[in-house]
Amino acid sequence: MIAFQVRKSLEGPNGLLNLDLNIQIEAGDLVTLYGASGAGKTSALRILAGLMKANSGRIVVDGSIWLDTSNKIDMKPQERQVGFVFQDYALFPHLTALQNLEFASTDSTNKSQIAELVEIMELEKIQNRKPATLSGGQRQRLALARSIVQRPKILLLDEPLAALDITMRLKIQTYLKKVHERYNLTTILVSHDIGEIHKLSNRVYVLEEGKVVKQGTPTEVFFNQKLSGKFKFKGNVLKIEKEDVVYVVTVLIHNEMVKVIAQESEIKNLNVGDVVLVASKAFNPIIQKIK
Ligand SMILES: Nc1ncnc2c1ncn2[C@@H]1O[C@H](COP(=O)(O)OP(=O)(O)OP(=O)(O)O)[C@@H](O)[C@H]1O
Repeated sequence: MIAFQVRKSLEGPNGLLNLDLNIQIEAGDLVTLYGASGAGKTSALRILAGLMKANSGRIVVDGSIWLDTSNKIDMKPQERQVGFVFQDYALFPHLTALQNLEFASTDSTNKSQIAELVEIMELEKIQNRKPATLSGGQRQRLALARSIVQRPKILLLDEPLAALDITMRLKIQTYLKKVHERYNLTTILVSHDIGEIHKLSNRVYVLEEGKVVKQGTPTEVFFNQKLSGKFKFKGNVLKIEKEDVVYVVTVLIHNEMVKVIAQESEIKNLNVGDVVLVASKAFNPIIQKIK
């Protein structure tokens, strides 16, 4: 179990931002931090990994104290068993993709796991290349593979799949879920993708201005949300396709085709030809039938 109670003053988008979190995460959970840009999600992960100092707080992981500011305990980042994938990947530039994985692996028995990850993340063709020569998506997949090879206690994923196309994203989500279960990881994901959150996580914390304003299962948090947002367009449904556990609805808005990820509950009464409202909720387009 992770007991995470921290305070940190940050420079928020609108002045001082007081990050103030008190979260308990059960071992084996896969939880998501969700919220607008600048809400403090990345900072929370960085404090947990020991890469950012909290002003005050206490972090206890499986009974071991990682941080206790009142007793001046602050475990070094390298001693915290954390695997992380941040937006900047942090790969070793002088090592090839394969060497990056080998370097991160904890023991020699990991050879078959490396081979498995290379195959699943589709890194075969680029395994002998260095990070600078890879595309953003390839670097992201490599960074994700590397974090898993480290066999961490806690896996921290800061929008790890954001740069990938939908097919690769769905494939890696499935694999991530499998890896999370197989290695009994506790995973904290930052994601704006509601489909991804539904698929992967069992609990969601919604952050606003550094504080948790809502928490629950993905269904509790995202169901029955009132439509609000920066854009709202009417369109016609052209196609509804099943992609793994979510649906992709193609909507014609004026002369543009827009693809919207939807849950089974959202497409239940939806048919090709229906007029729908496509609106933004946080960063995600969502869809609602009008007639
Ligand atoms: N070391 C720091 N000191 C002070 N303020 C910081 C520091 N690092 C980040 N911030 C600020 O804290 C705020 C929260 O940043 P953070 O990256 O945690 O947000 P986020 O919710 O992850 O956003 P995004 O979704 O855009 O990644 C931002 O306004 C950022 O500029």
